[in-house]
Amino acid sequence: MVLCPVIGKLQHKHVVLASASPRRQEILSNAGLRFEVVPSRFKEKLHKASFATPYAYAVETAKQKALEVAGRMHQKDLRAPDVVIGADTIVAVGATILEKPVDKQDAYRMLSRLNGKEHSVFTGVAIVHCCSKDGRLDTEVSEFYEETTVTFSELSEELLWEYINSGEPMDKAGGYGIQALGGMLVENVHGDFLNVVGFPLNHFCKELARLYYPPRPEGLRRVKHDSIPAVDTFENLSDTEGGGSDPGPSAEGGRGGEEADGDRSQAPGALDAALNGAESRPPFPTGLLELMDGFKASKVLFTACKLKLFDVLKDQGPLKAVDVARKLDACAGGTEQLLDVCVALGLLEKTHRGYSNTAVTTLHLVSDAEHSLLGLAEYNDAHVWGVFTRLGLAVREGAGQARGALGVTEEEEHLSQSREMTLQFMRAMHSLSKLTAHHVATAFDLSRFTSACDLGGCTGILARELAREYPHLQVTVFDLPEVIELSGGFQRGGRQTERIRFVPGDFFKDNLPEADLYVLSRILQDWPDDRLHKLLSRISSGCKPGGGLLVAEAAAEEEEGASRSPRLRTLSAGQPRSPDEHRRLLQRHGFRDVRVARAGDLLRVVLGTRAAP
Ligand SMILES: Cc1cn([C@H]2C[C@H](O)[C@@H](COP(=O)(O)OP(=O)(O)OP(=O)(O)O)O2)c(=O)[nH]c1=O
Repeated sequence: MVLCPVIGKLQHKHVVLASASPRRQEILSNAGLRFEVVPSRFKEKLHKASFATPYAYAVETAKQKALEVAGRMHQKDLRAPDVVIGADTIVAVGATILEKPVDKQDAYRMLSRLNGKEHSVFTGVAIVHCCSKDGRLDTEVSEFYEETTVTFSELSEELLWEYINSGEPMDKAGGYGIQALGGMLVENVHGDFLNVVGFPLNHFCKELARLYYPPRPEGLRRVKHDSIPAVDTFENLSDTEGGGSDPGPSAEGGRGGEEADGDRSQAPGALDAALNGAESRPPFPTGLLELMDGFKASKVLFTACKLKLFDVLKDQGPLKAVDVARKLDACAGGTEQLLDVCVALGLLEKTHRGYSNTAVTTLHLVSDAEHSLLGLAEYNDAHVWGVFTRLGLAVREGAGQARGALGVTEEEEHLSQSREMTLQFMRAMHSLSKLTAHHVATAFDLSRFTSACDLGGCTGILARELAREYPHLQVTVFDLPEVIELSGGFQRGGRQTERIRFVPGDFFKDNLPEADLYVLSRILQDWPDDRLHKLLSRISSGCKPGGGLLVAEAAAEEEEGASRSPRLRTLSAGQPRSPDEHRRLLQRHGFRDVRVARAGDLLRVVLGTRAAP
């Protein structure tokens, strides 16, 4: 399934599920995996006492089930499938392992042991990569286990027998099926519900991510920028689960690692080559493929934002997919798919109770969150998305033509004058400024200034931060009349402080308000050179000697710690300037003692002092 990149890693492989369990088949096919079912003939007869822990037993049984199928298929066709998946679920009460009951009495014995108590359900999983070489079968085993704790209510004899007589316990570990009638026996579940049903899907996906996401070459680092959010989920998964560096099957870093075998010394990549039987084959282009899918991830994010999915989950989550669909007034199937992709992208969490927001989502994608980036998402979806569809044209016509190609079209120019578009733009700037304003305001000590004017100050976020940091500073927000008119809607509880005033005007035409310090935050880069020099010379003539000019711009990517987003912005705006270029620019307009500092991940701040003319 294209929408689920980790499962998609198995898309073009011949995958075999070595299990007769209908539950496992259902879980995996629901996750979009395509596979053949070949039930294992391995008899579950390993000597339990020889295992240090119950889960070690489950892992070994899972491995033997998968290896039996791989061996049998290879023997039959002299060809093995690419991947064989084996699993074994057991119930453990302390050190005692309960498998499937052999008869009703056995089921009664098991259920009585579980009655009114907590127990663990372990599923061991083995992912066996196979390769036929010179008629010989080579295998690499990756294995792990998942534990879920389940508590039974106090149940009467009568109820237990009624349950046993239903026939349900017989093909299930511990003698119950939590997903059906057995659910009535259960008071509490802690951990992955699907693990109890027979397959820990979440851990399986993490294991796949660990196996299939090697570090990408330097030149293909993930791109992070404002308009196409990075798909961090799978990087995170691989990072956290195993350092993200080893596509091989070592279980180190994951639970059950101590049970893993196989040659751990095998170098990353060597495994792939061996498995593919082609040492000369190039490394798998994971980074490239992720880039190709990047736009899909962005669109998923934008769509979820537009549907207000994160607001619904914030107020009412965790929710099941059907309930989310009802609240969004959307189709249940489509909603579930969207929810699952959001889980894969790290935007949501999924447990047996349903879907809920992650910490980052709660902080940044909920409408009323202090640091909500919803406005930015909305603007990127409604405007920047369309702009980037004209990238080819922009490249052909050259950067100078960017206003027509990667900039605004006539239709958009017209639209941009609309109130809705202005509001959309303001919401985006408001979102972003909330992230950056504090860094800009504190990059230098500005306490020597008594008045500041934020040119193009939009909704006044930076002004508010300046006023907060410098108790004696009077701040003017200067922006186009249509922006100032709408800015009131962004002020929570009035205009925050009496030291801030909003003045309408055009900084290319109107007199600039008087101030000791002029501020240009994320303004210069949007203008072609002639306009930029015009603006700077207007500021320079308005600025008294000793006054200051503070410029905040996107930091160039080459700088240590800088975000990569400015590099992408160059396609729709100018090239980010280096610190030296900034210095020269301010000096050219009569500012001296130009100092440069970093302001957070995104911006660089430059402060110059107006020299006497
Ligand atoms: C505890 C519990 C187990 N089970 C099932 C999952 C497994 O199918 C079964 C445990 O037996 P397993 O031996 O793990 O699996 P299986 O015999 O069904 O299939 P195969 O050996 O071919 O892989 O118990 C439930 O369906 N619900 C439950 O609540």
